[in-house]
Amino acid sequence: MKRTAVIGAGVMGETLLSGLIRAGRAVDQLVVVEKRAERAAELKEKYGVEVVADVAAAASAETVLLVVKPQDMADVLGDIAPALRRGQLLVSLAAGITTGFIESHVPDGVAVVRVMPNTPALVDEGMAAISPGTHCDAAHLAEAEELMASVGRVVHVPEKLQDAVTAISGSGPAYVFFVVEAMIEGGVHLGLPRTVAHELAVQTLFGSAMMLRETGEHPAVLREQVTSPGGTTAAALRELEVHRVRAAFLAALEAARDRSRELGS
Ligand SMILES: NC(=O)C1=CN([C@@H]2O[C@H](COP(=O)(O)OP(=O)(O)OC[C@H]3O[C@@H](n4cnc5c(N)ncnc54)[C@H](O)[C@@H]3O)[C@@H](O)[C@H]2O)C=CC1
Ligand SMILES: O=C(O)[C@@H]1CCC=N1
Repeated sequence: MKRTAVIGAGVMGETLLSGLIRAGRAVDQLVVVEKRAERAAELKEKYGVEVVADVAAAASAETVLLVVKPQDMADVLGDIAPALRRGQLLVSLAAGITTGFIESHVPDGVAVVRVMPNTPALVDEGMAAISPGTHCDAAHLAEAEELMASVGRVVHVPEKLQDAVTAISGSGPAYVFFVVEAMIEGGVHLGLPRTVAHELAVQTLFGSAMMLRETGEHPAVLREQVTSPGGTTAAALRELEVHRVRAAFLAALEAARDRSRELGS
C-alpha cells in the first residue's frame, strides 16, 4: 500500500488523519510531520502513528498532504523540495495557495493537487473541492479524490474557482456555527434555559440540513413551506431582511474570497 505523509497536524491535519484511519488506512502506512513537540506527542499517543519533526522525513512518501497555514507553505516547500522526485504527489489543503506556487518551489514533474476541505470531515460529512496542477495525471487526481472521499463528498472545480469555494464551504461551517450561536442566544433572551435553547437550535439545524440534502428542494421552497401567511416566520424573516442578513452574507463571502486570494499572493 502507498505511504502517505501529513505535514501539519493542527485542526485540519488531525481531521484528515483521523478520517484516513477510520477509513481503514494502516497506521504504519502513515507518517505525520508536526513541529510542536507537545502536539506531536498527543497525536502519537492518540493514534499510534509515527510523528516526526523534520519535514524532509516525509519526502519518501508517495503522497504528501500539505496541511500547514498558507503563511508557512514556502518554508515547508523549501525544506521538502530537495528530497522530492518526479511522479510524487503533493496535495495542498491550504487556502489561497495555488498549484503554480507549489510547482515553482518543487522539482519539475512533481504532481500537485489543490484541495479545499472543511471541518465536518471530522464526522465524515466533509465537503472538498479538488483541482489538478500541471503535472497531475488521472491517477494522481484519483488518489487525491480517494483521500478526500474517505471523509465526505468531493467535487472537481477549475482552480480559478477555489477562492470562491473557500468562501462558501471552506469557511462555511463557521458561518453556520455563528448562526446557531445567535439562535441559542436568542432563545435564552426569550427565557428558555440555555441547555434547552441549545438542543432546539442544533436539532433544527440538523433536521433542516437533512431536508435540504434528502429532498433536493431549493431552500426557498423549504422556507416557504415554513412561512404561514401572516404568521410567526414571516414576522421573523422580515426582521432578517430589515437587518440585511442576505446582504451581509454576500459581503462576508466576498471578504473570504478576497482574503483567500491575498493569502495566495
Ligand atoms: N481549519 C479549517 O477549517 C480549514 C483549514 N484549511 C487549511 O488547512 C491548513 C491548516 O489549517 P489549520 O489546521 O486550521 O491550522 P493549524 O494552525 O491548526 O495547523 C497547522 C499545523 O501546522 C504545523 N506546522 C507549521 N509549520 C510546520 C512545519 N514546518 N513542519 C511541521 N508542522 C508545521 C503547526 O504546528 C500546526 O499544528 C491551512 O492552510 C488552512 O488554510 C482548509 C480548510 C478548512
Ligand atoms: O480561515 C481560514 O483561513 C481557513 C481556510 C478555510 C477555513 N479555515
